Amino acid sequence: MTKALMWFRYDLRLHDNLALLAASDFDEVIPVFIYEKTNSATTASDWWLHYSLEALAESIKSRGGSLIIRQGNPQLIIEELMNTFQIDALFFNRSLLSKDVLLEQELVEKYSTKTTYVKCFDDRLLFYHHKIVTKNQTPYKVFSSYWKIAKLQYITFPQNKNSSFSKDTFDSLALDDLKLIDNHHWMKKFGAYWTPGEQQAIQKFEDFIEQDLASYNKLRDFPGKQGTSDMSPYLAWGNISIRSMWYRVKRFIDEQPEHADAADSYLRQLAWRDFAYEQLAQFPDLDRVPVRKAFQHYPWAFDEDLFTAWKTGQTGYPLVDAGMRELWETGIIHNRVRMVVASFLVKHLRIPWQYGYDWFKETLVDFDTANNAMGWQWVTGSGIDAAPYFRVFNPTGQAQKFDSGALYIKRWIPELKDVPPDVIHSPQKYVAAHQISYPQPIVDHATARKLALEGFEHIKKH
Ligand SMILES: Cc1cc2nc3c(=O)[nH]c(=O)nc-3n(C[C@H](O)[C@H](O)[C@H](O)COP(=O)(O)OP(=O)(O)OC[C@H]3O[C@@H](n4cnc5c(N)ncnc54)[C@H](O)[C@@H]3O)c2cc1C
Repeated sequence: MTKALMWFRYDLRLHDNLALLAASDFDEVIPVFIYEKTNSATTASDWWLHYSLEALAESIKSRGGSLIIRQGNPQLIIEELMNTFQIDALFFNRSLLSKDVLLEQELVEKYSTKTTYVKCFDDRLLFYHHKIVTKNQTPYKVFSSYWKIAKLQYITFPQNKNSSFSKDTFDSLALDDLKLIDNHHWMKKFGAYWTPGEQQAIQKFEDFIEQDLASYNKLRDFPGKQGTSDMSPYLAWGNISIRSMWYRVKRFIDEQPEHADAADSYLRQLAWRDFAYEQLAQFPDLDRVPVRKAFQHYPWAFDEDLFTAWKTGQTGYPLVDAGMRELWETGIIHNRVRMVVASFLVKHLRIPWQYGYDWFKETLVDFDTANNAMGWQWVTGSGIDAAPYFRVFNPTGQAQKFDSGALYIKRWIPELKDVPPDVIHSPQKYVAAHQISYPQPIVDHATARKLALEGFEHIKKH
């Protein structure tokens, strides 16, 4: 009887999971999830993790097994499990996070012996990590050039196999012991908007393909419309296989070639995620340190009150406030609005982007180290393939362009619901005259823009 230990990480699903497929060649698969954090406050992403684990444990149970849940140092816990249950092989998918590289190498070295076998896989992305490089073997710095090559790569076709989960009972924590959710906490509202887990991910993606993919390229920038897939939190914890998404979109193109442009633009967006992980591999402190070092000298001007106004959606700029309130209520912000709120924080308020990164890390259900870090560095202008530093999004102009009917603004700022369309994007005079309880702008756009640009002039000297 051969036994394999399957270590679940950011791949909380049974379908098309490369490590699990390999483990399934063994007579018995023992599944384990190890929660590493021991003392920090719970985040929106933890909420997602809780329900993803619940769903995964249920799926494993329905196949006769039981998911072992542990908390602490993965190396020690794996060692204990390998020894206690006399396991023959260890399988896991790479996390691709800088902090895990050494641990993964050490596990491979330790368990590649005469009696045990270990294998880890690149399962998290579409393209093999580090394989898409320039002619000089250096990583691409510009996404469009990266995508030109990336889209020609072969992507492993999704595969499924039934695993024989071990029927033994193991010592395990109860899911609630991890304290990933807090009943009195703001995250309690998320259940009204989301159902995490593998089955929901597959169904939601299928609905998107059938209902919205054909108009993706036309609607994806309009936050008041249902134009995007909302798959990001499912991808963050691997509730769905990225390869199965890719091949489902390809099938859609075969079946409905008239919508190939829309579908291609969706595949291109998926590849941004790969590009973010390539950047993280190249710059392991992407989440803390600007890639363009000159940005370390930017004259930031942190102000606690302005930061609080931004976090709570009280800046007096309706599109910014709608975005920040959507985040607090649902754990997500539409991509177009993410760019606008992020730009507002770093350029209008001159608050360092790392504060924004940390706030998103705490409040986003789709928090993803690489995507979040790349997003903030892109907006700031400090990243590799970043928005030019002199592009200061005008939050009023962005609202007029992308939420002209103010559907999104009115959804998240109920106090503005009766403001007439001709003034809703600059409502300051109207709200003052009608005594509507909505703040006046906390900074003047023209002045803030001028100060932001002066700050960028300053860093040019470095
Ligand atoms: C400041 C900032 C912070 C961000 N933080 C995160 C984060 O923590 N987690 C996260 O998943 N995304 C992040 N993004 C990227 C993007 O906003 C989200 O991926 C997108 O809004 C998710 O919605 P969706 O699934 O409906 O996207 P869709 O438009 O349906 O796209 C499908 C998938 O493609 C990927 N994708 C799309 N756009 C991007 C992008 N610009 N960068 C990387 N991947 C992309 C995502 O996996 C997404 O789920 C951030 C963007 C910015 C500007």
